Amino acid sequence: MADLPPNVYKKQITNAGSGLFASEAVEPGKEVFRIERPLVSVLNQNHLTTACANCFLWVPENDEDAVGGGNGGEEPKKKKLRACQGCKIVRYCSKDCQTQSWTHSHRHECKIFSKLYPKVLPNTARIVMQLLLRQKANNLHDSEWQAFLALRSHIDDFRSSQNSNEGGLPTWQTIELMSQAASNYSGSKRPMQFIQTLTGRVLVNTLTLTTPTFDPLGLTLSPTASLLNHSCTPNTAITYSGSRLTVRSLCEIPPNTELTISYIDTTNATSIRQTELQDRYFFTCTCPACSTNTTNGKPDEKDHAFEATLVRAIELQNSASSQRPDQAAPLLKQAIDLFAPYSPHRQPYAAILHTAFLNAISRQNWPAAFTYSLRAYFYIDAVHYQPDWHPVRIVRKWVLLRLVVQIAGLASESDPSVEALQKFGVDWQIFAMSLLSDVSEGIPKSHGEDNLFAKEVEGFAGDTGMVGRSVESDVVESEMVKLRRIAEYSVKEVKMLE
Ligand SMILES: C[S@@+](CC[C@H](N)C(=O)[O-])C[C@H]1O[C@@H](n2cnc3c(N)ncnc32)[C@H](O)[C@@H]1O
Repeated sequence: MADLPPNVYKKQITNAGSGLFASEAVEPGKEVFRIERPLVSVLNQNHLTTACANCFLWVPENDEDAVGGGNGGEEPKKKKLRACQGCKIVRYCSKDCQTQSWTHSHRHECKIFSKLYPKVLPNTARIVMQLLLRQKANNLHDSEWQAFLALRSHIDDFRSSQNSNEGGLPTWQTIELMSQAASNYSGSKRPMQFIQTLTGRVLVNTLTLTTPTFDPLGLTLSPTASLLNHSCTPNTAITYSGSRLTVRSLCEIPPNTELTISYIDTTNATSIRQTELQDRYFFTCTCPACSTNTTNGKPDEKDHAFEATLVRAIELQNSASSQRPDQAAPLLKQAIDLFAPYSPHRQPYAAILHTAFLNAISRQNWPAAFTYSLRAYFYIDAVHYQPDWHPVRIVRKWVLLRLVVQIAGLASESDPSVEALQKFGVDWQIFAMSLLSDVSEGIPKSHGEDNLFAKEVEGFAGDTGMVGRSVESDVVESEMVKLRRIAEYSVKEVKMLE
């Protein structure tokens, strides 16, 4: 077995295979364990040119891609990535990263990537191929390999699955194609059946590799973290800092409690969550939320009028996705307006709002971006991301803070692009300081003080001169009244902001 961290143990659970349990009590917002370098991590194809293939420092190609704030620590624009001269596929931010990656895995793949250039294998095939090559070359700890082989592959479920690969669901054909590619390019003599079980295991057990601020970068596989089973009300969450994966508690965890994470977007209603878990992971979730048909503490409501609204909104969102940003904006706004009679925490409102926010950022329409972002801040995040230092909530406050700073700068120059917001009389400095204080106070629990994101926030506070400045709560409250007015700005009037 891979050596487990000292404060957790593995145990069999009826109908769920193995799981990880806390051997001692864990307080809220504490690190449960960390994996410095998971067994395999690969970048998505679109990030092979924008992130270091060793430390995963992200160097966004343009500012809109960096709304999540990048990596923390390093100023992304100052770093340059250099392509490996052998394969020209992977890139590195430093010589050290290149050397580490070479020793860890790249020496086995470089020639293969080079032969394929400029084509790149899908990331699942790249993971399986890397495992086969490293195993053959004795460059895998046997304990990690055995721990990986002990995980569920759901190979029979894949074989009999009715999934169609529309929407990116893995199918039996996916297993066959990925396994064939991994086998051919690695030159492995292992039987195809064995390689197919490896592929099934990779599909069921990989986690999304992200920046510290949750921008997806690729896939990661750690046989220890993969032991964490799912709950729609999880007691832990995973964050990354470079290649390091950390599992932190979201609440008080008594000793001998199973540790859980969420595999899916838990803001969706129970029926959607259940379908996704069944289709991707082949199990029926019986967590407290699923058993009571609730979504983050709110009962799932069923009504025909909402269903019709939902269908229309998805249609609008789909047609927006094939348009230029300026043409997509009114369609997205129309979709958002359809939900005016309903509680804002019900999906797909939050998802469409986020798409409209990204669209507004890409058009540099700061008033629209700010309005959408504020609505999420007041009416959505507090429902879906509890406690108030939940890592996703902290990152979203950070994104809002960066937007506020941008608006404050433009407002100080009386820039016409923010004129529509100025009439609300918000003191941008006060809102920025209040957000910064929430983010700075939340990070030790949400991400941990040694996460690169914590360093980025610290640097930002220093650069903007906001270090250690606090604001009286009644002053913040009076700003909140104005801000709520912007967030609640009547649907018709928002036209003006668009
Ligand atoms: C990442 S693995 C977790 C480790 C797994 N239990 C094992 O023993 O290999 C994911 C698989 O674990 C099982 N699983 C995870 N969460 C579950 C849950 N809440 N209820 C039932 N099965 C679950 C499913 O079979 C799922 O495909």
